[in-house]
Amino acid sequence: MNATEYAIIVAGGKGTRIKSKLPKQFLELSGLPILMHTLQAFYRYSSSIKIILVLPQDDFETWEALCKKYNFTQPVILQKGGESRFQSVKNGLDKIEGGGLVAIHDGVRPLVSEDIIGASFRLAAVHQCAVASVRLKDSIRMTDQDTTKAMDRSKFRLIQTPQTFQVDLIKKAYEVKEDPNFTDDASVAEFSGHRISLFEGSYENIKITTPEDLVVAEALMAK
Ligand SMILES: Nc1ccn([C@@H]2O[C@H](COP(=O)(O)OP(=O)(O)OP(=O)(O)O)[C@@H](O)[C@H]2O)c(=O)n1
Ligand SMILES: C[C@](O)(CO)[C@H](O)COP(=O)(O)O
Repeated sequence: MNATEYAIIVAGGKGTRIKSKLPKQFLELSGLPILMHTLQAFYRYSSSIKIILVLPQDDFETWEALCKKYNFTQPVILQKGGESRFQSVKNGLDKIEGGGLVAIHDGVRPLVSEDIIGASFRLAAVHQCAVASVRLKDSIRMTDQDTTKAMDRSKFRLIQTPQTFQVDLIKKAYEVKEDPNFTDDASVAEFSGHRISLFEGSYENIKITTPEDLVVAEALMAK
């Protein structure tokens, strides 16, 4: 029997770097809020996936209003966000009762494909964990105040989401005390001693972080 598949879509952030009044997850891209594109990608992958949507509690009403406005009826389990991404993921994990696999994904990566989501679940079923990543296209240098040093870029990867794990493994890992070095879920799992398996993500799976990302995402969606 296949494992139950969950997705935690974290959209509990404030979007300070994009400098928009409306939280960036609600900004419209190609006629639909960013977050709805993201949720649709997961439902395109599987209509039976159980989705936990993490939002700031103050934004629940805004979300309900947007669902009405855009006639968005796909079911989600709502959960309140926390002060940090770590806390938001932890709250999302609290909503999972059984075992299975969980894909943790940024609500503001709306260009994730069904293929990437599918690969993350397939690989996590084998390796317990699967993290999307891409190779560097640019050269990379390490800086140390006055000096810089060329590095071998083939040794580095840029890390994306989804980051998919066995539920029990990632729940246990998130029992740790929060640390500023935990920038993603892989770093939390690694701290608990787990080996992190990477797979090929996509250059199109961008995170909407700063204003120019909106222009790029709009262009990619129009392709
Ligand atoms: N307290 C938080 C902070 C972040 N996130 C989510 O984590 C993802 C990646 O975070 P980031 O892009 O940094 O989003 P923000 O924190 O909203 O942006 P900024 O850092 O610019 O304020 C986003 O989908 C964001 O909503 C979250 O669920 N809860
Ligand atoms: C989880 C993440 O998207 C992987 O690239 C990233 O680490 C989030 O970082 P941010 O500082 O919250 O933008």
